[in-house]
Amino acid sequence: MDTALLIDDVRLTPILIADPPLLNTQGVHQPYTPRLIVEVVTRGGVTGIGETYGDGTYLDLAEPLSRALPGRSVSDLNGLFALADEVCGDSRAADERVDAGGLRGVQTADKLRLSVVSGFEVACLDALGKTLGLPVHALLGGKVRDSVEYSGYLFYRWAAHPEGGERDDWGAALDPDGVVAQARRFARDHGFTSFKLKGGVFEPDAEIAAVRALAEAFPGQPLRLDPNGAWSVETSLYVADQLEGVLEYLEDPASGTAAMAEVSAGTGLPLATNMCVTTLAELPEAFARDAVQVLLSDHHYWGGLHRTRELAAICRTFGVGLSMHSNTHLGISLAAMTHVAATVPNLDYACDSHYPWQTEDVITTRHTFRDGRLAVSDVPGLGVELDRDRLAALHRRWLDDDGTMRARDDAAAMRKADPEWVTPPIPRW
Ligand SMILES: O=C([O-])C(=O)C[C@H](O)[C@@H](O)C(=O)[O-]
Ligand SMILES: [Mg+2]
Repeated sequence: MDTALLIDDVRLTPILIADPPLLNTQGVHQPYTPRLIVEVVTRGGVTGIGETYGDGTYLDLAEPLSRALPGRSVSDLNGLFALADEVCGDSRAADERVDAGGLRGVQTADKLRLSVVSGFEVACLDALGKTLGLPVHALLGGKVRDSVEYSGYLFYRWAAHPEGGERDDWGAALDPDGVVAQARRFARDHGFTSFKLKGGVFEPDAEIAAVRALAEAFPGQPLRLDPNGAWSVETSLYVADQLEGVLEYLEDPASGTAAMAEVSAGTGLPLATNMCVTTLAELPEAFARDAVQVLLSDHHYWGGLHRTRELAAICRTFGVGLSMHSNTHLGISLAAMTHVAATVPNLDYACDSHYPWQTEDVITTRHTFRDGRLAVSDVPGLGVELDRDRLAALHRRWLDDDGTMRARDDAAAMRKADPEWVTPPIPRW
């Protein structure tokens, strides 16, 4: 055992990062959203960094894991999962219910724990790579491509938050013209050639019109629509019929595997999910019922980079397509996403990323998309460095918050504009 690889210290830093007023079926993004930055410090003096969700329910699990980790090796990633099973225990959000964000499907203690462990796994891989002088992709078996394609993630949005928050110059996007203008700016600034529209915000015909406007503005380019399960089976089939041949896939039109299977049986349009299948236990039923043709990986959901590769192998075996989901995240996670995506031969679609919406970061040099792609870093570890001043400033914001922003709640944020707003029942249309 190389003692240089032993973990001496683990630091957890919860932060609040600015988020624009992006709309989804639950409500609107808060002005600030929590993230957790994980640092593992080895006996050899190397610090590895990772990032995951920062809501209190995740912090509750991250804390015991951080206390149990010192003395273990950053190379003992299988042991990390066993340790998490042992020390994390049940969280207060362990019951089966839709989470506060409501966009992730059924929430379980297992899923929460995997999301927490993902941040630690990435930090360990970063430290291991830095110690060995190898990029993270090499620790995953090596890259099969030199750059990874991302799609432009379009949102209906307001020009500004009703209360507080940082201002930006995007303006509102609440109709097809606004959505197309947003896509043009994404294409100009980042070179994206494929686009996903977050739907479930307006009634389905309005969103069909927005997708058609995109198809006209970007002929032949891949498009996706994702209402986060807001539609009934009947509405989903109507939209699928309207957009067959226009979309490359329709993401979570209806909620739950049974409803998705019904939709799937009635359309030739591929269905994708990051809601009804986000854990291995949910795979058999979904595959047996042919409920989804594309699975969205997300290393935060599936428990890290190695588990993402395991998911990819299962998808390959069953002939199911693989794409990548994203939530609000910073540059550490984007680096991790890019490393794992570079190693997966069957990553068949451009990956989602919220990153272009994030104006704040905790790394010293922001990632730059060129022609809609990120170059895969070959420097040891993840290839990103922590900006400690920025980390301290964003942590200070978290400390100063009275608690309202520390757990993401899109419905509560919506009530700032519409006091009567309640989370819409599913199906909404
Ligand atoms: O289904 C998805 O792709 C997401 O839920 C991604 C994000 O969470 C997005 O919907 C959001 O943040 O509003
Ligand atoms: Mg989705």
